Amino acid sequence: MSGSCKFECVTCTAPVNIAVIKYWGKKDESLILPTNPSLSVTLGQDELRAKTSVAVSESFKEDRIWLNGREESIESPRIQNVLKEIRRRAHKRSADSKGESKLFQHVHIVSENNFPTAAGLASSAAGYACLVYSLAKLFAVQGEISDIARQGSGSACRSIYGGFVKWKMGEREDGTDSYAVQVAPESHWPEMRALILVVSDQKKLVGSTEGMQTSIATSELMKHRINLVPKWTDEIIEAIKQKDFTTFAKITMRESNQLHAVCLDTYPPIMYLNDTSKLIIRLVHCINDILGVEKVAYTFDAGPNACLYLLEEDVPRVLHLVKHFFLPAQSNGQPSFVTGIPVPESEAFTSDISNIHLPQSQGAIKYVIHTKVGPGPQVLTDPQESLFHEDGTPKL
Ligand SMILES: Nc1ncnc2c1ncn2[C@@H]1O[C@H](COP(=O)(O)OP(=O)(O)OP(=O)(O)O)[C@@H](O)[C@H]1O
Ligand SMILES: C[C@@](O)(CCOP(=O)(O)OP(=O)(O)O)CC(=O)O
Repeated sequence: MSGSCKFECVTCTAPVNIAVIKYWGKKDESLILPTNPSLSVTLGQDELRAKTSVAVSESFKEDRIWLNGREESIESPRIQNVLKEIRRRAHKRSADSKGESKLFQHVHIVSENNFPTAAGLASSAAGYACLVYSLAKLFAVQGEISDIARQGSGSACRSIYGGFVKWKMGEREDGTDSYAVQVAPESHWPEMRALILVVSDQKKLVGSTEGMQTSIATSELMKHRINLVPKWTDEIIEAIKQKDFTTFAKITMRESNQLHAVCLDTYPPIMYLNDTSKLIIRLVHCINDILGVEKVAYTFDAGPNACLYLLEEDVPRVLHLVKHFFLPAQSNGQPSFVTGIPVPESEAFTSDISNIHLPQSQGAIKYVIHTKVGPGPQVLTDPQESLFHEDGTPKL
C-alpha cells in the first residue's frame, strides 16, 4: 500500500498487449465472451503503460474517475461492471471476518497513459487491466482477476499477464471459464522485439466494439474464420514454445490479413488499413524475400498502425529500411523518429534498398516505438508515484 495519502490508496502500472491471434466477435455482449480464442504478446511498460491510483476514504461522497487529467463519467457500464464485480468478490472474501469498513466507502480512480489514448494502441487493454489489478490490490481480492478485466474490455484480460498470453474462449454461459492464461513468460524468448509503426494517433472512425459487432452480424467469412482460429492458436503456441520464428511470423501475418479480409467482407465494409499500412505490408514481404525466410511479421489491430514482430538481431536492418522509406523529411514535433529501446547504429544496407522496388513515402509513419516482451502489471510502492496528492485530491 502506498503511504502517499492519508486515504488508503494503491498505485499500479499495466502493459499493452498486441495480439497475433486476434479477438474479433462476441457471443455475449454484456459479459464480453468471445467467439474465438486469442493470443497476444505483452509489451514492455517502459514504452507503453497505463498507470492507475485507486483510493478509498470515508470522506469521499461518490465514486469518481479521472482519465488523463480530466474527470470522466463513472457511469460507463464497463466501469460499473468492473467495480461491481470487485466489490462482490471483496465482500465474499470478507464475509467471515465481519466485513471491512473500506468495502462500504467510495472509490476515487486516477489514471493516465504514457502514450496516445483511443488511437489504436490498445489503451483500453492496458487501462482496464490496470484498473482491475489496482482495485484487486486495494480490496485484497485474490485468485483469477483476468475475467474481471475482460468485462472492462475483452483484450484487457490478456494484459493481466506478462509474456505470451492466451485468452481462453470458454464454453460456459456465465463466462467463468473465459479468462487469460500465460503460455510462456517474458523471459522465454528474450530476443523477441516489437516495432510499433505509428501511422496515425487519431481516434479511429469505427471502434473495435462496433466493428466486431457488424462483422458478426454480416460477414460470411467470419464463420470460416471462427472455425479456423482455434487451430492457428494451437499452432502458434507450439511455435512460441519451440521459438520457431518462421512459423510464428507466417501465422501472425496470415491471421492479421484474414481479420482485415473479414472487415472488408463486413457490410458496410470496414477498412482499417490505409495506403501506408499496405506499403508496410509490401515492405515486410520484400524484406523477407531478400532474407530468404520470414524474419519479420506484421500485424494490424483495428487501425492503420502496424506492429512488427522480429528478433533483436534484425532490428537495425529493418529499421534502416523503415527509415529509408518512411522517415519524415522534417521533424514532426516528435523528439526522435525511433523511441524506446536504443538501437545500435546500423551498417549501410544499401544493397537491400536497391533490391526493394517501392515508392518512398516520406512522413507517412509519424514515429516508431521499439519495445520488447514485458511483464504483467506492477505495484508501485514509492509514494511519489501516487496520482493522488497527500490530501487525497487527484494530481491533474
Ligand atoms: N488508463 C485507462 N484507465 C481506464 N480506462 C481507460 C484507460 N485508457 C483507456 N481507457 C478506456 O479505453 C477507451 C479507449 O478504447 P478504444 O478501444 O477506443 O481505443 P484503444 O484501446 O486505444 O484502441 P484499440 O482497442 O483499437 O487498440 C477510453 O475511451 C477509455 O474509456
Ligand atoms: C483488433 C483487436 O485489438 C480487438 C480488441 O477489441 P477490444 O478488446 O478493444 O474490444 P471490446 O471487448 O469491445 O472492448 C484484437 C485483439 O486485441 O485481440
